[in-house]
Amino acid sequence: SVLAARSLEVYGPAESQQAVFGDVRPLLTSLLDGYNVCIMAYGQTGCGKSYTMLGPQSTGEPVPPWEPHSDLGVLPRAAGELFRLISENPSRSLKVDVSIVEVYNNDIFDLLAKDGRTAASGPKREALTAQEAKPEVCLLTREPVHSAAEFMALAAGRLQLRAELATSVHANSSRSHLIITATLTTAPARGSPGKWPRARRSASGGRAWPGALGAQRPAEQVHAKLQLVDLAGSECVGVSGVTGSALRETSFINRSLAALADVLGALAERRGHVPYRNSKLTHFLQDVLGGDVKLLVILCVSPCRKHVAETLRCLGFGARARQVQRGQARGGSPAPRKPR
Ligand SMILES: Nc1ncnc2c1ncn2[C@@H]1O[C@H](COP(=O)(O)OP(=O)(O)OP(=O)(O)O)[C@@H](O)[C@H]1O
Repeated sequence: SVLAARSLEVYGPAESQQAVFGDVRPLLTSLLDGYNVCIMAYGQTGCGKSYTMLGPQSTGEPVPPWEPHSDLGVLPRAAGELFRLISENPSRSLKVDVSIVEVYNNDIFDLLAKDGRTAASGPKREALTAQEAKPEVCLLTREPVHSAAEFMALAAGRLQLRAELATSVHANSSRSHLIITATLTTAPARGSPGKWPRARRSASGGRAWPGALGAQRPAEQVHAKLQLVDLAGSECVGVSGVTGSALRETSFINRSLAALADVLGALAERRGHVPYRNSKLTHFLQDVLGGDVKLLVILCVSPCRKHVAETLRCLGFGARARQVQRGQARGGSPAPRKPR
């Protein structure tokens, strides 16, 4: 079941990143309480999704999040809040593992498994749910991090691998969906049998665990997952002026966003069949969207009149996401975990 935020906040162009994070912060407390949390940014290309989620793409020294004018995005602030909350209660011994995945042209790429190569040249991954994960099929790298600084250093290095392109709407347009997952685990229960006793090393030196997002490391208990999703921008081909392989990318992006809207629509209407498998993006998100999750959707829209059609489409997506209510999701989803 998706426990969707029913409240609606609207932020103007002059609003600070700190104010936006004010809406996100309570979800970190929920995460520590054992809820899965998914925060996704959706909207037209060039409208500020990556800025909101990650912060500006500047090379200068970032202003720390506690400064009121800091322009750091949701990711570094969430990482800081996560480790602050963990440090408040050390007796729980929560550990944090991070995975970073890019969905590009309907293929899944593990950004932590690469050695400095660009998107689409690295190893592909299969989207497997917790129920169907098989050790021989999928290895998704999960790196342990012990502080917000470690989390950010890992992310900053790997996000440079993300596929980008200059379009006539946006000079650094992301051509992929980015999904950063922080998995919180608790120490193994005494005497619990390990199905996969030893972690394998990935190409980047990180640990590679069988299965996708939902696959649990053997003897450890997954407490909750935080998923930060920076979706590729929805795009009107006539406006962005893309052709050739970029046009192909755009078509994959628009199709996967339509599939995501369909999944939210099916969840909202509590349909018997939720079409997770219509795209790799939705299949990959199935474990979280199909389970107990607190979902926050950030819609980024343009104030320009010429983009009004995209803006309305974006608001339509948000309206659909808001209709997803607390309750049992049926059909094709894994057994929901009880929130603790
Ligand atoms: N609130 C803001 N304040 C200042 N600059 C912003 C803000 N939002 C976005 N920008 C700037 O606008 C540009 C486009 O933003 P961004 O890259 O976040 O768009 P996007 O929606 O992720 O685009 P795409 O989907 O094409 O990747 C960037 O240069 C970014 O720094």
